[in-house]
Amino acid sequence: MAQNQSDLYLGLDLSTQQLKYTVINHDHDIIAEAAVHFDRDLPEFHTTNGAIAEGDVVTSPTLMWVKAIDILLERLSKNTDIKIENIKGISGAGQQHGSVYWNKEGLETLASLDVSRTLEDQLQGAFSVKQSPIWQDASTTSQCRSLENLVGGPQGLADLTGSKGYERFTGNQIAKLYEQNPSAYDATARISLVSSFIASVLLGQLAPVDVADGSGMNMMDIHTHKWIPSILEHCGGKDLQKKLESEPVEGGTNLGAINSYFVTRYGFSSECTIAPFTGDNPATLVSMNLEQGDCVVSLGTSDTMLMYLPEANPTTESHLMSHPTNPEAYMGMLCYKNGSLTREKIRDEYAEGDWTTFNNLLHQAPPGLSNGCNRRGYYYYMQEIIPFAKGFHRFENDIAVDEFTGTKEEVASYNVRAIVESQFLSMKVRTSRMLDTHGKSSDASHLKRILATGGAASNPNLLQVLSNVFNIPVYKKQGMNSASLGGALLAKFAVRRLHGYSGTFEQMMEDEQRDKVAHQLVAEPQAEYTEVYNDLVEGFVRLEQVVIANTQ
Ligand SMILES: Nc1ncnc2c1ncn2[C@@H]1O[C@H](COP(=O)(O)OP(=O)(O)OP(=O)(O)O)[C@@H](O)[C@H]1O
Ligand SMILES: O=C(CO)[C@@H](O)[C@H](O)CO
Repeated sequence: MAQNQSDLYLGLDLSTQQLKYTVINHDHDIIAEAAVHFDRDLPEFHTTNGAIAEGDVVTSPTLMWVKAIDILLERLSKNTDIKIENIKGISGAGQQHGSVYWNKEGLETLASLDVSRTLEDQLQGAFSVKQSPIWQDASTTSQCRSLENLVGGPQGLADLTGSKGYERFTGNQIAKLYEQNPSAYDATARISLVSSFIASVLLGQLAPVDVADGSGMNMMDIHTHKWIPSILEHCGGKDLQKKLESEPVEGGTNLGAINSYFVTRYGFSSECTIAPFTGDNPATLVSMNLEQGDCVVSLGTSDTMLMYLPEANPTTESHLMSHPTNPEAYMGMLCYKNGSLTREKIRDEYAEGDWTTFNNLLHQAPPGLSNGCNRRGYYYYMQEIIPFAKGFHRFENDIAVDEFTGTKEEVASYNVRAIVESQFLSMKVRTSRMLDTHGKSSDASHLKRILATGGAASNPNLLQVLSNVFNIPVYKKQGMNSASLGGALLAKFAVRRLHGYSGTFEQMMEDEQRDKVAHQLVAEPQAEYTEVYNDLVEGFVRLEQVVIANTQ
C-alpha cells in the first residue's frame, strides 16, 4: 500500500469531559474535529464534568466511554468532509492513570462483535468494575506510602518509576482494588489504561499499554520501559503480570488492523492500522512540535506543564515520563487537579458564571494584588497534587482571612485575580525547581516560549497573565484539540513506519508538515508587571507552606 495524497489519519482523545476526534491529511492539515460531551450528550450516566465524585473517590462509568465511542464513530461516518475508507491509521490518547477492568466474557465479546448491535449493547457486562477510577481520585494514600516503603521511600520510587507514589497512579488504584474488593479483582481477566482501552475496542482484543502512558502507573521502570516484577506483585499479587498481558510498547508501533466490526458497520478500510494510544499529556507534547527552549502549558480540566527532557533526573515534586516518540528521551510534567474546574467555581461565585465578566474583574484588580494591602489566595477545590493541600485560603498582609475585605466588586475582582496569579505562580516556582534539577544537562534551563493549549487557552486574558508571570511570550497553535491531533500524528507515524519509513517522528514532522508557521504569538510579557511577579515569589512560597501545614 503506497502513500497517497488522499490518505487520512484519525486521532481520538478520551479526556475527562469529552471524547474528541481529529482527522488530518498527509500534510497534517486538520480536516475535521468533533466531540461527544459526556454531561451534555450522555446525561443518562449522571456525570458532572465527566466524573462521579464521592469524597476522594472519583470514577467515570466505563460504559459511558463505550457509548461515546458508538456516538463519535456514527458522527464521523456521517461527516461528508471525510472519506472514512481513506483513513489509513488510528491512534490517540486517554486521560492518564484511569483504568478499565475487563472480565473474561467481556474479552470474548470484544473478539466476536455483532455488527448489527452497538458496542454499548454488547459490552454492558464486559467489566468486572463498572466505575473506572480516574485521575481525580485521591483515595489511595495508604497504598502510595506502602509502595514507597517497599522501595526505600518516595525518592526511591521516583528513581525507579519516574514519580513518587501518587494517589491517581494506576498501580495504587489496582492495589486498592486488590486489597478492598478481592472478588472484583479475581473476576478481572485483563486491565487496560483509558488509552489502551480505546485501542483494545478498535482492535477487538487487548492492546498493550504505551510506554509514555505506562509511566503514569508507578509500576514501569522508567529506564528500561519494562514492568517491575516486585512492584507488580506488591500491587496485585502474582496475577497482575498476567492481567496486564504484555510489556509496554513504544509509540508508532503497528498493533494490527482495525476489527472487522468497524469495517462493516462504519466503512473503515480493512487495512486501517491501529497504533498504541498514549496519555493525553504525551499526545499533547507530540502535537506541539517543540523547538529548543519551548515548554507546553495545557489548561484543560487539569492544568499541566510539559517539557522535553534529554536525561532522567526524577524528583519527588514533578513527574518524569517516557517520551512518547523518542525511546531515549523523557517528558517532564507538573500536573494540577485544580485547573479549569476550580476557575469555574470562582467564575460561578463571583462572576455570574460568565467568562467575559470574569475577564473584566481580572482587569479591575491590580496585578500582584498589592495596592496598600498584600493579598494572596490559594484555591484547591479538590485535593491538590502539588502541593498536597485542600480548601480555599486567603491572606491579607500575611494574616489568614475568610474573605478579602472591600466592596462586593473589589472582593470579586481580588478573588478572580488571586486564583489566576496563584495557579501560574505555582507553575513558575515548580518549573524553575524542575529546571534547576535538570539544568546541567538540559537546554530547557533557558525557556524561551510557552506553547499554550487546552480549553482555557481560548481565553487570551489568562494567557497574558501567564506570559507576565513567566516573563516569556505565549504562543498558540491552530486547532484546539491538541491531544487528538497528537494522536492523528502518531497514527501517521505508525503507518509510515509500517510502509518502510525509517526516520524519527521529528524528521517526519520536519519533512512532511506543510504549515511550518504553526504557532501564533498571543501574549508578550509586559515589563511593568513582570517585576511585580518576580518580587511575589518569596511570599507566595512562604504562605503556601502555611496553607500546607493547615491542611495536613
Ligand atoms: N473562555 C474561557 N476561559 C477560561 N476557561 C475556559 C474558557 N472556555 C473553556 N474553558 C475551560 O476549558 C475547560 C475544558 O478544557 P478541555 O476541553 O481542554 O478539557 P478536557 O479535554 O476534558 O480536559 P483534560 O484534557 O484535562 O482531560 C472547561 O472546563 C472550561 O472551564
Ligand atoms: O492526571 C493527569 C496527568 O498526570 C491529568 O492531566 C489527566 O491526564 C487528565 O487530563
